[in-house]
Formats: sequence, structure tokens, C-alpha cells
Amino acid sequence: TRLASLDGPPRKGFLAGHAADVIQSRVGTVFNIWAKKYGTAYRISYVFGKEIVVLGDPKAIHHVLTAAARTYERPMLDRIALEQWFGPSLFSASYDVHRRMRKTLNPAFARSTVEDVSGVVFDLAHKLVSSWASEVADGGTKRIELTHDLPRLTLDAIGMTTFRYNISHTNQAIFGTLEKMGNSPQPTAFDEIMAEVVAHFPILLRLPNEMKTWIATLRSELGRVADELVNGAVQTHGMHGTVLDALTAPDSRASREEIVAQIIGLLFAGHETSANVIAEGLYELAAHPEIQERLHDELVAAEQKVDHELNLADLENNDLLPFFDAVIREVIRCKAVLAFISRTAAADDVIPLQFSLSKTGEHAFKVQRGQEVMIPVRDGVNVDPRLWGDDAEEFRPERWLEKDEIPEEARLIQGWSNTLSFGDGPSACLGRTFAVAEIKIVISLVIRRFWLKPTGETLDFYRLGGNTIKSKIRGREADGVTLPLYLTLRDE
Ligand code: HEM
Repeated sequence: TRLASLDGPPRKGFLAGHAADVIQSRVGTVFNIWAKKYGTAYRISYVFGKEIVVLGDPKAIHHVLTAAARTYERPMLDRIALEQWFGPSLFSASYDVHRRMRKTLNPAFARSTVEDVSGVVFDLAHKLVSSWASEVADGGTKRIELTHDLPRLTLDAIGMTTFRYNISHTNQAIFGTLEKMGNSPQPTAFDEIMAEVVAHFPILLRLPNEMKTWIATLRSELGRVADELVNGAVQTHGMHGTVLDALTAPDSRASREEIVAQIIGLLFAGHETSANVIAEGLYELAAHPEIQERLHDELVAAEQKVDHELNLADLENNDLLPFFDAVIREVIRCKAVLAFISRTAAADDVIPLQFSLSKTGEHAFKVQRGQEVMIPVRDGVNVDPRLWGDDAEEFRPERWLEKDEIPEEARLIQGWSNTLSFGDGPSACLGRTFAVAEIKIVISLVIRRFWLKPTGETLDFYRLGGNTIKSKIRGREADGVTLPLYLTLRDE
């Protein structure tokens, strides 16, 4: 058969294969277990008997995402759906159009731009911290719901820095729709089967469904907003329009439709993602009081040293805040919000390997045009003991302080900080500098002001709505997505 040289779990039913395992299982119960058994390149069966290649091999990943990026596209169905729903954006563009789009948009996310707009993010984070503080009675404890407050903050952060618009205050239609989408139910194997059917008959995408109604609302509302903004018809005091300015600059070739599509794409890519990482980071700090205390003390000492409130340059200064830097790297490594990155081969190819195949001992294997490839991130390369050592799955920021100790194998991963949390290659996360800044700003202000404690409930993490990871309380799954914490005010 086509992938005969690859090992993998025994085939499962023709109709759904391993689809339910992939999309419905708890984080930490599938890909990491398969990788231990079948190595860093194996195959699984999927819907209608389709086989998918699963890759955790550094050389293979570099090949697919970077060296042969022209050959490996985002899967066809994702591209057709996103093009129909959003319009022409980074997510669905062909290689050359994508390059042109990135060139236009890159300056909006450059390091210096992020620093220029960081005041907006500080303001939003201060407001959140003050509103939590006002709810904590003297010496009291408050239960907060991170999945409620943080996506609102990150959504406003993008709106107010990239297109001069405060969504949560100004536009209930957009905000309410995004909230509903964030709470949409967990997909099932049936959804995956339907997706495969649609991939063969894209016309089915035109049938009405809830998701399409939501997208239509976003598209018409954001289109209207974009027109107003481009014409300068709204008050935009204290905000920035880094993306809007780039897209409407004289040398930009973006149509009105493309402007709207890019904005919708950015809202999707950039709000739940950052919010989830911040929420999971705070949760992990609550679970590790000694790390939380050390981090707090470092932040206080740094503030005394520079003698002002820490700004973004301070938060990025690793000599000033080495432990903070290590904590953020570890949060982003362990709490990747994407379960996996998918690609489809547009031509026959040979994928090279760092580690030999468990079945044949070879260092490469062939794939045919149309082959789907899955690169698990959350339970994959980021936490693979082959790359990171025996404590790979542990949350241990100290590993970053022993820099010479970052294993050579982990260094083969060339994405951000030797992880794939932001992907790699020409389609790697456009907003990563912004996202890291946002994560640093919010976590530092929260830890500075509050003492965090877990609530005692057991949380399970799942891949929910889109491709991102969210949590539910064990035994109370029907309550839906939640990430609660207790907080008390620290003495100033
Ligand atoms: C912690 C937060 C974030 C994480 C973990 C994250 C992760 C990722 C990953 C893994 C990809 C690549 C997907 C692939 O290769 O198919 C990606 C793409 C993208 N991200 Fe992020 N992202 C985050 C925040 C943001 C933010 C804040 C923005 C914008 C304001 C953003 C905008 C984008 C865009 C536009 C793309 C598509 C890039 C392209 O196709 O060229 N992301 N992100």
C-alpha cells in the first residue's frame, strides 16, 4: 500500500477510522502515546479509509513547513471553506498571493510596531486587573472565570491596535457572534465524515448552517465597519490602525473584500489563541505556588531596580527578568493552543527524516500527491521526550535558565524558541511578536497584584471549536468550557 513503510495503530472502522480519537480525546491521551509506540513518523486511518501521515520528526517538519512549503498547502477543504466564508485572506491564498499579502502585512506586526502600540494592551490589562481587584473584598477570595474575561481583552487588543476599533464596547453584533462561536460544541467523528464529503462536493458548503450565519454576520458588520474606518468616519482616539494602514497604503493591492477578509482572519487567529495561552499560563502558575512566588519576587525586584512601572522593553529584558522569560517560554511550549498543524502535498514527494522509521530503519519515505500530513504540536514535538528529555511533559521553567542544557535534538526545531507553538516557515504565525508581548503584559500585571490558587476541581483539556484547546471540569462536562481560578489581593 501507499504508506507501507510506516508503522501505526491498527486500522479502525472504514467510516471514521481514528477521527474520534484525534478530535475528541483529552489532551495527553493520543498523539504522545502513539509517538512513544510508533516513533516520529507514522500513519493513522481516518474517515473513508483515508490514511494520514503523522509527523513529529524535526527534519521532516522543517521540510514540510519550510523547505518544501510551496508543495505543502493548508488542506483543500480548509482553504475552500475559509475563502468562501472570509473572502480572500492569508489563510486560503495560494503561495504567491500569500507572499504578497505577508509583505503588505508584516510591518504591522514588526517588533517596533508592537512596542508602539503596547500602551493599548497595558491599558486593557490594567482595567482588567482593577476590575478584579474591586471585586475582591479585603482579605477575601474571588472565583474568576478566565474564559470570559480574557478573550474580551485580547479581542479588544487586536481591534484597538490594528484597526482602531473597540469591538466589545462598540459592536454587540460582532462581539456576540464571536462569543457564540467560541462556545460552539465539540466536533464529532460525524463532523469529520461530513467534512470529507464536502471536500469532494464543495457545493455543499453553500448549504446553510449555523457557522455560515455567524460568518455572514461578521462579514457584513465588519465590512460596514471597515468602510467607516477607511473613510475616517469614526472616532478613534488613543487607538492604532497598523493593519488598516498597511492594507490601505498607496502601494497595497488589497481590495475592499480582501481588507474585510484579512480583518476577520486576524480576529479569528488572534483572540482566542492568546487568551487561551494566558489563561493556561495563569492556571499553571496557580498550580505551582513556588514558581508563582519566585516570579512575583523577580517582578517586584525588577520594578525597584528600574524605578518605574515595567514597560514592554523591561518585560523583554532577559538580564532584568531571566526567570520571567523562562516562565513565558515554558508556558508557550507546554500550552500550545493548536492541537496540530495540517498540510496536504500538492505533488509527489520524498520526506526526509532525522530519526529512522521504526518499521524499516530508513531515513526517508515517499508520499503521493494529495497526501494529508498532521503535525501534532500540543501533544507532539513541543513535549516529545526524544527532543526534550524525560521531563518533557513537565512544566519546568528552569530548563530555560540552563540554556546550554536545551537538548541538541530540541534545537533542531526551528520555530519560536525551539517549539512549533507558532508554527514555522512562510505561514508561521504573523502575530507572534504581538502575542508574546500581550502574554507578558497580562501575566506580569496579574501576578504582580494577585495571589492565584486553583479551585480544586479537576480540569480536562480538549480540542474544541476550530482547532484550539480548551478546558472543562471533569464530571461536569455539560457545563461547557470553563477555566476558573481563585484570587486574593497581595499586600502592596
Ligand atoms: C499565543 C497566541 C497565538 C498562537 C499560539 C498562534 C499560533 C499560530 C500558528 C501555529 C499558526 C500557523 C498555522 C499553520 O501553519 O497552518 C498561526 C498563524 C497565524 N496567526 Fe497566530 N497565533 C497566536 C496569536 C496570534 C495573534 C495575536 C495574531 C494576530 C493579531 C495571529 C495571527 C495569525 C495569522 C494571520 C496567521 C496566518 C499566517 C499565514 O498564513 O501566513 N496569531 N498562528
